[in-house]
Amino acid sequence: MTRLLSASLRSSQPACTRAAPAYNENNILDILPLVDKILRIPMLPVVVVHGGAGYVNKERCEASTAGVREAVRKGYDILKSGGSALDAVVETVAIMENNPTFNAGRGSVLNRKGEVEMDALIMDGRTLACGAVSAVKRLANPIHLARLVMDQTSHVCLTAEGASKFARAMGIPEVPEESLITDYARKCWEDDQCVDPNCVQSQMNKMGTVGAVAVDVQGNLACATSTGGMTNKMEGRVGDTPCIGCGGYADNQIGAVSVTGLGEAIMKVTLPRLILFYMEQGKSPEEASDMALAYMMERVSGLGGVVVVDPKGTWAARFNSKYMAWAAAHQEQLHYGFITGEDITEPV
Ligand SMILES: NC(=O)C[C@H](N)C(=O)O
Repeated sequence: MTRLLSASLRSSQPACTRAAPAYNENNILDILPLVDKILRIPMLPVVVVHGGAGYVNKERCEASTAGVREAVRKGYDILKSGGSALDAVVETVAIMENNPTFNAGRGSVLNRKGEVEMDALIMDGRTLACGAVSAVKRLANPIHLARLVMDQTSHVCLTAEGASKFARAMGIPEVPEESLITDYARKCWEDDQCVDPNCVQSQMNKMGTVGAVAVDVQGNLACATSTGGMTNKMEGRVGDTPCIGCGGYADNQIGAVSVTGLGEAIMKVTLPRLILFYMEQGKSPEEASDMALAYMMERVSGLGGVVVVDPKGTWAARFNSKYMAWAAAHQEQLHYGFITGEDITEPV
């Protein structure tokens, strides 16, 4: 990031120098908005996505990495053509919900009864409007329902049967339960004997929550997160994802965050809000994420991962789990990674 910023500062200098008339205080004031424009515009828009923190085998690693890259490209296209951060995060998350590799929408993990119950959240950093759904069944895209809760009701979260009734009223079709269940999710459910929620085998069965954060060209921020939760969760269990400040948070004045990992640990430390608190204290998205993840590990032994962006477009994708598929698009570059420290770059 720093390298890119200084590159953009360097490349913008000749244009400034050419445009600048002889030095005097008034002229400097005249060109300040121009300098501001030149320095800031290249940083926006930005979109960063994750495909869940945890542990998966090699084939799923490749599929997850391909999935986050496909999703982030779509989000970047929306933003580049002037679309809002809200539209970008909803569509990137919907793409990952439709991808059976991830634990969201089709591909969701199964609860103790062998059923799919999904949670989703969206938040608008401009107005702090938010919408969420929890324990919803038979929906292809819970994130679309979360958006409708935000846009069409005076509430923040609808759950279970009430959420389904609202979906029907909004004309969202139900899909057969079986269409959401993959062979992989069923096998993980059958195999899930592990008692320690942080052990590698347990992580392996529970990876794949999806999320996105974005800043659009207007400088508006948004976040979205969607999940099937944790394999073998109790019926009616609500995790971090649909809880504002736990599954994500967006505030134009500070930043936007979407998280993944052990929901019960994330909720105890309100991970996204903790990250934004550190950013308010002057930490960068990367520093704030690392501090908050370390705190979650120290206090409640929690593993997880986050994607974060600030209003200037500085972004981070950080995790303390073994793996997290993530991708970011900004300044026509696509970054992605899966293991700690990995940052592969290609043109968008
Ligand atoms: N894999 C995940 O991110 C699970 C999600 N945070 C939950 O606990 O429901």
